[in-house]
Amino acid sequence: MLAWLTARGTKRRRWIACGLGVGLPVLVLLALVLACLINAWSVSEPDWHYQLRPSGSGHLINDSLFEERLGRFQAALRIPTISVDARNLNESALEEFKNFLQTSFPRLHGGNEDKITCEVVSNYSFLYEIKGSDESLTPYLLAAHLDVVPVEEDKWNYDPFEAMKDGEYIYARGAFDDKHAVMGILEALDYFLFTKNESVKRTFYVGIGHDEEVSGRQGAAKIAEVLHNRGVKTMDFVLDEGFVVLTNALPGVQVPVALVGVSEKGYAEVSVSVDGVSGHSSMPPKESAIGIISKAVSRLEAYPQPHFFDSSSVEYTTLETAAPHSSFLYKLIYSNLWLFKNIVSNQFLESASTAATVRTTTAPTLFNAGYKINVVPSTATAYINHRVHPKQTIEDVLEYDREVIGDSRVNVTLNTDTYIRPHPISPYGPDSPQYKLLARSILEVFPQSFVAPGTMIATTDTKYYLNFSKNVYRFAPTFLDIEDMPRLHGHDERIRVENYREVVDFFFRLMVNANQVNARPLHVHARNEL
Ligand SMILES: CCCCCCCC/C=C\CCCCCCCC(=O)NCC(=O)O
Ligand SMILES: [Zn+2]
Ligand SMILES: [Zn+2]
Repeated sequence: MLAWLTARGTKRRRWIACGLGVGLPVLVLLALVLACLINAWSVSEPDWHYQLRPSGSGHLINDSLFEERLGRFQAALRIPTISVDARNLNESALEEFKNFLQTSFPRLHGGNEDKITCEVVSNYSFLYEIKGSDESLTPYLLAAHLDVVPVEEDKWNYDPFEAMKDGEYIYARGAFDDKHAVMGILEALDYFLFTKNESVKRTFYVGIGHDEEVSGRQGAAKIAEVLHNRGVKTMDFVLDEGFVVLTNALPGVQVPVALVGVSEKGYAEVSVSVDGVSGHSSMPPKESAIGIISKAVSRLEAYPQPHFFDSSSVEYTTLETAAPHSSFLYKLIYSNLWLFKNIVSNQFLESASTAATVRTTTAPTLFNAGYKINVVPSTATAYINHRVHPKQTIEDVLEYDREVIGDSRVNVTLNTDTYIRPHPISPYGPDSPQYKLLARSILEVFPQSFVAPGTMIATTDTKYYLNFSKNVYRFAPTFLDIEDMPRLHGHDERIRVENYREVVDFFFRLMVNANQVNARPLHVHARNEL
């Protein structure tokens, strides 16, 4: 054929050859564009997700006690349960918080042992057991933590422990992370057991840790031990803090996405240090220990760890799930990730929050060097906090660090005591009843959102509960606009007042739904019934 076309011949043959040379690639390109457009036009919310959407809306707890609940929440926020490090907790605040919970929810803390028991663990953490009537059903666990990170008080526009309500928001340390969950779960539990008088079939547990922000070793780790010693070996699912209902987080998506953490990045503390020469600051060496480590840290920031985004990444599914809820341009991109994955990956690297989902992050957080202005110190150490992407081993990460630093004088050392490997991926999608239960409860309270899986970028207490279940989820029913991200662990942390109502509703719905064993899901309707 080729010989026929290229052989010297008639003008017509040359035209055909030329036409095929140009025309074929154009045809292929047109077919490709058409295929992408068809994918984008035909993308729609999967039936299983659609069917979980409620047919009605409105708040689910319709009693007149919201103001009272809000007052209790504010009272909880006023107690400064700050964790600085594992040996520096605010014990008097923790004691106060313990008394506060016991007096705020008397029905949960005694006198109703036929329904609920509460054990105080390691002095300040709480483990509640709500006994179900059907012992054949696997229990589940709801987790939260009552400690908060410290504040830079002078940087706040509001007193971080006053819990000021400005009409729309409540401002306080812990409003978002994580006292809304502590109080929301207990409010829902009290309502579920004593106002609605629900008869509990499936046993469940509530574990509230008091030191999550500094490792969780006294709180959640001990709660897990108590459960284990009681003979609890398996949980149907575990739900702890994590991702949230996000707005403006995914490019091209205007609809809020309720992101459920189905896995969690690893956690590594790495020291970068040098042992050099000390001396008089009037005759400094060419390269001081401080200079060497500064250069090393600067290179680690300039050459970040590699990024990963392909069809085996959870984030790939996040975006495929987002496709039906996107603008047309992004429908085109998210429904054709096989073609656009590199563009998407590069776009993700542009913002700190999305970049954190596709790579191991490198955060220099502490720097120790020097002790006197006219002494050149012989040592300097910087501490790097890595959050390890599931596609990398810690060995890969350290090797990359050493290569980037490229200086044999610099020691890169992992703190093996605190290292936590990335968590396994919990099932998600239509084949997971536990994920669907969660999705259904989310959609009942946030019907305007869609539910998608993600890899949690920060750590949670779930690391201590992994042995209990393969269904471990990290989700808090709070709204967060991407612009508000710096408020987490930052200044002017806040939660919308109406959102707190949704928090209580969500935990109540979850308790109701998890109790409907083998029942048909509520409100299921076929697409064409609407
Ligand atoms: C493809 C997905 C894009 C997602 C963009 C990421 C948005 C991040 C949203 C919410 C994060 C909320 C984290 C709050 C939990 C913090 C837990 C914590 O502080 N743990 C301690 C620690 O990690 O040090
Ligand atoms: Zn937290
Ligand atoms: Zn936190």
